[in-house]
Amino acid sequence: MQDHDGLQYHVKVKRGDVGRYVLLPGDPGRVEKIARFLDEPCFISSNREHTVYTGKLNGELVSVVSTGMGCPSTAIAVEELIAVGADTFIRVGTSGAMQPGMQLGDLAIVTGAIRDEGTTRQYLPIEFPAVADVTVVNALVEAASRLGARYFVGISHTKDSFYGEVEPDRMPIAAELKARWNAWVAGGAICSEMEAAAIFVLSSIYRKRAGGVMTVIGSDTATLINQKTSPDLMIQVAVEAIRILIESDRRSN
Ligand SMILES: O=P(O)(O)O[C@H]1O[C@H](CO)[C@@H](O)[C@H]1O
Ligand SMILES: O=c1cc[nH]c(=O)[nH]1
Repeated sequence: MQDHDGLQYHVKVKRGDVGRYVLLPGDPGRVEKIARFLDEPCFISSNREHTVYTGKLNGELVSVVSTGMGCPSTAIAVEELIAVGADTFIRVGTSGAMQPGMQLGDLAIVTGAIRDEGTTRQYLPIEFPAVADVTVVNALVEAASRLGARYFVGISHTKDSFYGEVEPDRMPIAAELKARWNAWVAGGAICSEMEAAAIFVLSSIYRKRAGGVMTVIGSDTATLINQKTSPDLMIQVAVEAIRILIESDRRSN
């Protein structure tokens, strides 16, 4: 949906402002930091939770766009980015650890997401899985291996309530929240965050590609407050994965 200036209504971009490859952090404050990893980064727009920079990798336009926290604003960003030509998305964010053996700073490369949120139910019935694109997942795994990162590959838990995850005992439905969390862990989920399901479901509907890499920073209040992880390795892995995809897309065109 365009405004009177021909810009997308929320993200404030038009065709040509963004590349087909887009990195999607939640936090607007992380956009400029990620853009510094691109060649010739330029500020494009900032409106509400959406900040946009565009630069280049291997000569190809690549953008960084913040989604804000949660699936509602993420779905808006993905809709509007697709409307102006984006077709490949990598979420770069923070997440809570869900499996034993995970250490703070480890990377979670996600293959799919549990749809424990409301937004994607307004697109498709809950039986439809939120699944990442296999070429994007493979590029992230290859990038993480090249850069020597410690990483896990698996399913993310996408939820609406941050505090329902990190302080479940405060909630009137604490027993239900904890039982469901234990079920996700038993099923093998590796990390918990708030946006991947929307990115994956919308990418399926519109036949686009998406994946995600997230730094694990803890999943309880005390650990989160004290953690001192850096996002740099995650950003480098995401950038290297985009380079891998650009080269493979060029070979197949
Ligand atoms: O670090 P980002 O990308 O914002 O991701 C995580 O951090 C926020 C919660 O603190 C949520 O958006 C969650 O998904
Ligand atoms: O535990 C965490 C950490 C970051 N983001 C989340 O949503 N949960």
